[in-house]
Amino acid sequence: MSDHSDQERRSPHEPDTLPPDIAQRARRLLFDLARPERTGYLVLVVILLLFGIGNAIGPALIAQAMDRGIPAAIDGDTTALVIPLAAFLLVTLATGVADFFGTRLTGTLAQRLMVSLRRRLFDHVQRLGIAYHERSTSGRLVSRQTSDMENIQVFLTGSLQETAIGLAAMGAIAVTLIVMDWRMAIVVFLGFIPLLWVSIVSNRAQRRNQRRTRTAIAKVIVHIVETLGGIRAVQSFRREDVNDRRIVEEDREFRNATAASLRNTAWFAAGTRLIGNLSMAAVLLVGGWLVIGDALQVGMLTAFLLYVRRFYGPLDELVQAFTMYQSASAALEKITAVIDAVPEVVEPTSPTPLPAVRAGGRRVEFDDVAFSYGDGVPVLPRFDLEIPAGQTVALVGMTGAGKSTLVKLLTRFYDPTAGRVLMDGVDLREVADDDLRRAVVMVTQESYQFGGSIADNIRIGRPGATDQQVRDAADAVGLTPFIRRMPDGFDTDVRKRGGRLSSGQRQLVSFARAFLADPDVLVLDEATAHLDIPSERQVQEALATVLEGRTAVIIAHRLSTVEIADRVLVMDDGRLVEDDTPAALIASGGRFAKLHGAWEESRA
Ligand SMILES: Nc1ncnc2c1ncn2[C@@H]1O[C@H](COP(=O)(O)OP(=O)(O)OP(=O)(O)O)[C@@H](O)[C@H]1O
Repeated sequence: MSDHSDQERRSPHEPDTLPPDIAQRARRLLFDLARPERTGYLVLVVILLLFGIGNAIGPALIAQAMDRGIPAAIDGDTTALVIPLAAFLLVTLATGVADFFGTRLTGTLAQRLMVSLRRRLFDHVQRLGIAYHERSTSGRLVSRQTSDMENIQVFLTGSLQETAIGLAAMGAIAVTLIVMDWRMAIVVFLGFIPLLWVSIVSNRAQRRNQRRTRTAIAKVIVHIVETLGGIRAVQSFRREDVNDRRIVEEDREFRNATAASLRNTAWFAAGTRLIGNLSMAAVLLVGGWLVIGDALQVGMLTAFLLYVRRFYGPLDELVQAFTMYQSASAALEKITAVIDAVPEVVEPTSPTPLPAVRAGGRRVEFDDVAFSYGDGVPVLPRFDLEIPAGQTVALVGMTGAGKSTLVKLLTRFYDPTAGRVLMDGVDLREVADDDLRRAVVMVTQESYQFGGSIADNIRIGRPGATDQQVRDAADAVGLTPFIRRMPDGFDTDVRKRGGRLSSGQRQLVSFARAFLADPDVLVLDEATAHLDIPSERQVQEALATVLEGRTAVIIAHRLSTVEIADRVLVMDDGRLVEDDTPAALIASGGRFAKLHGAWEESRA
């Protein structure tokens, strides 16, 4: 457990550094994902064994046909020739069938493994705490789910079957060689020593190369995702050329890493082929010598030559598969690091139910709370705060004062470093996630719109809501007149990021969503965008409707919002420096009064 949180703390800050035991963790993950399909894997092993045996029997039958069948046939007895030949045909046919079913089954198992891995990763990424997402770039997570996934897919569906079949054939042939003639077997296996050496050296280098390649391509993807995500800023500040130069750099690193990997593959391929051919020559030399000395028959020598071919033959494919395997395992390691990360905010195992809500929302308390982000710098020094049920509190203060941090504790995106946040007396750490999400809803600044219709976007507030309830919510916040003017009314597609909606309309959709969700506590990070006067009035009216009958904390950027609050909290450098009704604070002539004065002036 502490192991896991270590991992989460480490990975976002040093995203390219993986823990030393990552290879074992990746293997454990793979076994875990494969477990439900164990019968399939067992059948596959049997098929592969049959395939291997088929491969091993073939040359032995040929030896028999040559050494016994042909001399017997010359003497007039063809049976000794026909039987091994018929058996050879049968074995070839059976091997073909095993090959077919093996390939199909490997493909199916690989696809299922991919689907479970993808699902596990996506599910996990969604559930990882806001803390993780705030530290990790989304590009990196996109790269885990695209290019890394693809690498695993390429290996599993393309090369795994070659590898399995190749290894099965090699294993069965090795056993047969020993049984048939141990002297010749030793000659064949001698080639194994340099082969093992080449494999180990190349494996180490390739592992490094592939990790480097995965990191390099992740950087390219991060850059692309960032550029597209901030395309408006990119174009406004003419960042195109800078971005071009950066991507050229990143591509160069990717190219160098790939080139190193290719060099290694070439070296490994040439080495293994050379060893295969030398083994063939050695078998011919020793075998020929034994044949001359009458210690071996020509048929057996032919069989041995065929075995060497069949033994070293799959190596070509294994070399290819080996590179893909290295690439896939580097990708799997990166994915494992994400899947192994444990959210810092954990759901309680035996949650405390919240008491029944009274009309007017819930009481919120910050009891001796202090908070710092992972870096340990205190953002909120110890403080106490009580918000009675039904109160609307406006949080104001300079940028960086800690307003968003305070509401992140209330929504339990983070847990306080010290003290407790309570809702109707229950520590938020004791509340089940579902109860908490039902009780507290946060409307964010960006008023994020998902793909789909306007109705879909409102319904996010309460997924089971009827069309009538969705329409009522839109009515309540004054959104209906806008929707009527849209081409398909409630069914209008909001397109990417609400491209068809103005910022004011997006806020109203968010309000409708919150209205439909009907939380006990509403947290609102008000958009800073300046709205024109009619829109501002509209948003203000909608806000008043949404706030009714619940507790609310609003990060207020607009004077009009502060005016409808029951209470204003002024924050400065993480501290609550003023706390009273708007009127009292204006009268006291403190910070808020100054801020208010400046607002008034800007409106004049
Ligand atoms: N995820 C984070 N990790 C580390 N530090 C953070 C993180 N988020 C905010 N901070 C720091 O915490 C302090 C308070 O930030 P916060 O976002 O709460 O301020 P704010 O009052 O909401 O500002 P604004 O009005 O500009 O949104 C700032 O110094 C900020 O740099």
